[in-house]
Amino acid sequence: MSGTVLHVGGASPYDVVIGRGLADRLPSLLGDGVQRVALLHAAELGELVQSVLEVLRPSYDVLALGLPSGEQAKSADVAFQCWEALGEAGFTRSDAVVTFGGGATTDLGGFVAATWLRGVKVVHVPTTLLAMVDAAVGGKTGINTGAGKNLVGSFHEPAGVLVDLDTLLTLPRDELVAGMGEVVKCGFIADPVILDLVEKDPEAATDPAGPVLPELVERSIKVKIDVVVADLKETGGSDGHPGRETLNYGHTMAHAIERAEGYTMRHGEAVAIGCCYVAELARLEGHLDDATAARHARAFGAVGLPTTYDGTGFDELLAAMRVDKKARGNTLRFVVLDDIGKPVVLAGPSEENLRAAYDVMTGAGR
Ligand SMILES: NC(=O)c1ccc[n+]([C@@H]2O[C@H](COP(=O)([O-])OP(=O)(O)OC[C@H]3O[C@@H](n4cnc5c(N)ncnc54)[C@H](O)[C@@H]3O)[C@@H](O)[C@H]2O)c1
Ligand SMILES: O=C(O)C(=O)C[C@@H](O)[C@H](O)[C@H](O)COP(=O)(O)O
Ligand SMILES: [Zn+2]
Repeated sequence: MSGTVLHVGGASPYDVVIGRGLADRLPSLLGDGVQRVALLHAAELGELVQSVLEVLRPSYDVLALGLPSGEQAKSADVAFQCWEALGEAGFTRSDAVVTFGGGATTDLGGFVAATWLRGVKVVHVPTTLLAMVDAAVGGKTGINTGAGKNLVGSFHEPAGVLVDLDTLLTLPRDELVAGMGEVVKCGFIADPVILDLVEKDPEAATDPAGPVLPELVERSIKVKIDVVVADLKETGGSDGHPGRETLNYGHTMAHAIERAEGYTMRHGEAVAIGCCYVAELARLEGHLDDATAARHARAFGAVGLPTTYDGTGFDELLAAMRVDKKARGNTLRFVVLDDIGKPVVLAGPSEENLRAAYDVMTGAGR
């Protein structure tokens, strides 16, 4: 059988299958007993979706639902429309959802699967780099509310994940680069080989037809699997390790920026900026050495990701960071690094340092 299989252990184990031209593997990931499949796909992927429909239609009654583009899919309205469609089609607990698209599609589709009849089977088929290395694995699902990003959601693990690297061949370059935001994040939190590969040859690292990107995808998924297996529901690690919150590295500021930008900035771009921000904060708070903090802008910048941002005032971003899920009451909590691969929680940093790191982020501070 073609493809690499990474196993995700735990109470609801599943496989992540990685390779090229894998659509025909979908039925085996769906497993036995499924009669109806709701295919929730990014509407704009009309042609790519055909290959999945061709595999599904001979074996299942398929309800194909096209979702709005990108972040617009992650709303209560869209979830409601999906629930209504499942109801009309008589979806039962033995039926299943398949998602096909980027992280916005897998987040919304995962949420619909988690909530329909209090939870039905879902298989994710991620078609962006970001969704392959991050959103489709680990069971976090979510939609946005007026107050912020991913504030409503659940943990609902997929029955399988199908990473068909061929789908990256049609992905616009900016979207591929955005996905590198989460890849480089994985380098800093756990796997320095990722950083070496990206810095050595950024062109090769972002070539969807070459051999380096598949290695980066596999390494990043392994980082994610290791973290979620140890702490699926983000209750915390042992011995002071942040547990699943580690994967939130850079996200406190990233989500604040995304909200301030009305979700028009790509998530992976915001993550790159957010990681540079929190590296500077960690340096100011005495956690991270100068060289490793400076390496952040080099590594993210190497593949063309933004590393600075001056579009929103400090007070607005600080207010948005206060509704981050890692916050506890009035105390802001960040994941910072003591070194590459050594994440710790920083609780209640001084406002002086929060602001000084903001000044560096805007380009005004150094
Ligand atoms: N649940 C998690 O653990 C998790 C992890 C990381 C990110 N996320 C979420 O993922 C979302 C970002 O995901 P994203 O970066 O994939 O963005 P996205 O889902 O918005 O997709 C980006 C764009 O690419 C298009 N597209 C997708 N695949 C394509 C292909 N193969 N060819 C051509 N176009 C294609 C989409 O239709 C969309 O317009 C955010 O909402 C973020 O919060 C969730
Ligand atoms: O899987 C996780 O856990 C992550 O934190 C991965 C992040 O890259 C992802 O963006 C996630 O959706 C953010 O989580 P949130 O809990 O802050 O919404
Ligand atoms: Zn993310």
